[in-house]
Amino acid sequence: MADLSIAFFSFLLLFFSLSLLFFLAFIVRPRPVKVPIKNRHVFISGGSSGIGLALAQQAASEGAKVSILARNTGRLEEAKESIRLSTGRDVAIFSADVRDYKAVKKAVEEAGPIDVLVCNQGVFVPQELETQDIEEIKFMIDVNLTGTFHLIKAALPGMKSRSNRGPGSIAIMSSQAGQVGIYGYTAYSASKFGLRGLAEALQQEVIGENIHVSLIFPPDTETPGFAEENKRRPKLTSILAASSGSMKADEVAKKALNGLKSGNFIVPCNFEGFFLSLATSGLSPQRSFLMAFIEVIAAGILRVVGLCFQWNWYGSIEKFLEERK
Ligand SMILES: NC(=O)C1=CN([C@@H]2O[C@H](COP(=O)(O)OP(=O)(O)OC[C@H]3O[C@@H](n4cnc5c(N)ncnc54)[C@H](OP(=O)(O)O)[C@@H]3O)[C@@H](O)[C@H]2O)C=CC1
Ligand SMILES: CCCCCCCCCCCCCCCC(=O)[C@@H](N)CO
Repeated sequence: MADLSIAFFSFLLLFFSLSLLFFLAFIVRPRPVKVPIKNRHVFISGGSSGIGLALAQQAASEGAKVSILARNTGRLEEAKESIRLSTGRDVAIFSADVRDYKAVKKAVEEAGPIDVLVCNQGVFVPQELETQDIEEIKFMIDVNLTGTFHLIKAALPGMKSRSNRGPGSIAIMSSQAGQVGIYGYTAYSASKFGLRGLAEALQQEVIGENIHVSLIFPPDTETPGFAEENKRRPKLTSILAASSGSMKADEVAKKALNGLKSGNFIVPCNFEGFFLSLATSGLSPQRSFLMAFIEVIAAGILRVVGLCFQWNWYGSIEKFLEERK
């Protein structure tokens, strides 16, 4: 009798899982896609340092025609030289501030039609909102969010008229602080959460042009920018951010490149990031029916895990405030 009901229960479970899998395979949109980069034009903003430089290096070594954009000409030249030394390939460099739409447009037009646009530039000056200057808040929103609007708007006409018509990609560098709000990151998190809204809406607008959007979510990453950030990061910000391990720029670049080549909308970078992405999948598009299946099955329990993280974080905040008294 017991054997029979176990068999019956297993059958039901299997039947339920398979039906769900088939259903999801049928409905997931947009459809899976591969975005090749060999011999294609990859344009990377913030490509002179950290994650962007590592991305430029890896894309060049995979045979892409790479352009990089940043403000400082000296660092652009240095990046060009280091990529030439490590890959034997030449990258085109463009000096512009992403906050200046005209300058961005000029650079993008000079660079020629883009197949893969990587909006990676970003600034991060963590501080509690109450004491942070309004100028610094605007600085983060302008560079991280408005700057990304400028890049995409400048690049879209050229991307639409691509002669070969292969799949194109717009990859946007967010942060795990763009999936969950973290102490000390009010402006930074807001700029990065903003990118998600931009990306979700944009994907619907450009799917008809065979352009595919990816959003990349790195944890703390060892870069020149991060070294600067660490000089002034509030202690609590560091404590909470340590919930996710830190990575090297090369590792993040590899994840980012693989993610955009696979056409994934959400691109986590480490183990914690994978679960964070599942827990915050929301109404984002999902091309993989297997990932969609995991999202559905894991949703309830991950909400519990997420609440445990909040419990732990609020505990740290309480303890910190207690000690400061
Ligand atoms: N490092 C980390 O811990 C994490 C980083 N990220 C994100 O990854 C991205 C890259 O970060 P990371 O490599 O650490 O940063 P870096 O500070 O090392 O490099 C930033 C790059 O962006 C360029 N840049 C900055 N401001 C502008 C601007 N106004 N116009 C044009 N280019 C600009 C810089 O060049 P120049 O100054 O010459 O203009 C540089 O090339 C950012 O979007 C960041 O938010 C996400 C999660 C973690
Ligand atoms: C349910 C499962 C949860 C899994 C764990 C969640 C861990 C969240 C940690 C968030 C860390 C944010 C780091 C931002 C780094 C960054 O962007 C700055 N260095 C500036 O560049």
